[in-house]
Amino acid sequence: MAISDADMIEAWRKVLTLSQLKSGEVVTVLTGPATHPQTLSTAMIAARGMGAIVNRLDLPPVNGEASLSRDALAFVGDTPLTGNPAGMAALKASDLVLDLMLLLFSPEQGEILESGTRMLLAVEPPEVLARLVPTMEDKIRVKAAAEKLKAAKEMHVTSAAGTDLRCALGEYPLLEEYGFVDAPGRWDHWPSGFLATWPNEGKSNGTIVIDRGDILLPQKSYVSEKITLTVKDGYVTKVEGGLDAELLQDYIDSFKDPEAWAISHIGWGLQDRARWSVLSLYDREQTIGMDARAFAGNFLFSLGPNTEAGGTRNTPCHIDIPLRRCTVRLDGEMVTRDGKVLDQVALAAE
Ligand SMILES: O=c1ccc(O)c[nH]1
Repeated sequence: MAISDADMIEAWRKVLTLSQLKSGEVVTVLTGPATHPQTLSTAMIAARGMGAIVNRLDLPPVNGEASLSRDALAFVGDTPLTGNPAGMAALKASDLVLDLMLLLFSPEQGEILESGTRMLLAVEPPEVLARLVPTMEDKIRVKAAAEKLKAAKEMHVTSAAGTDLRCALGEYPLLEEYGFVDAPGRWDHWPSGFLATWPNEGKSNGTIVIDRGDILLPQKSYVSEKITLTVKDGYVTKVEGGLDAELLQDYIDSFKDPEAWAISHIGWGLQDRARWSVLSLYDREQTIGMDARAFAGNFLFSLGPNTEAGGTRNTPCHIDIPLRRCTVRLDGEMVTRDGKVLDQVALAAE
């Protein structure tokens, strides 16, 4: 269902307020050809209405001839800012960048954040943004779970379907996504509500079963028959299954890049307002599938780059795979059981 400009402006005002936007700060809205016009116009009205100095940096797209998908998350790394000092200068000189284009997993994003600029990614359709406006409770829930993940040395993921994966932890930072950017140099994604980290290099081993109903992104598909991944020393070494498995294998093989098979971020969904079934209601090119990445209780793992975490594995191929009905243990302690979050906030409040 469409959302009114008035309601979208109010949604932006809430998110910009949570992001500590102050009058006189410089906001640059980063756009491309896929930017939704209502998201753009309401962002600029809301920021201006809060007294910000508002710029827009509109950049032509790149990699259209290289990517097999039009999903902005399907082909990452190089962006229109690669080798673009003028664009970089504008964004590094801004207090807040509203990324309506998608810079995720690019070295340029890291460079802009290091300058102290805050960056908020927002590329989902306006009605999805409005439905999943972040709240302080989202932050509290993610931060409570982060306390556990920060201290953990091992993540062990199991499921009745046959997943049994062990990942050593500690080399990489956490990815805390709660939907607003309330500190200098912070990146976040609206909408979100999940927690992740990256396994230590070469230290993921076991089996991952992508069961019927689990989701492949950017394929935007609900798997209809099991895919079994064998994971050895941080890489997927074998893919077994039926048509879904063949499609996944063919897609990743198209990158001709061994790093595309590496385990990337691993974590779990904490957003009670996101739902597993939403992806089935959208045309696949109308959404990047954030309900699927954030629904509470999923085990979200991914394949491909770890530049986001300061790693050196830079591959354009990025696959996000949220699984249902998994049990995630940190050093033996459950944080989800059979796809349900054990409430960290309640535990933390004890
Ligand atoms: O918000 C995001 C989106 C995709 C991803 O792989 C990580 N975080």
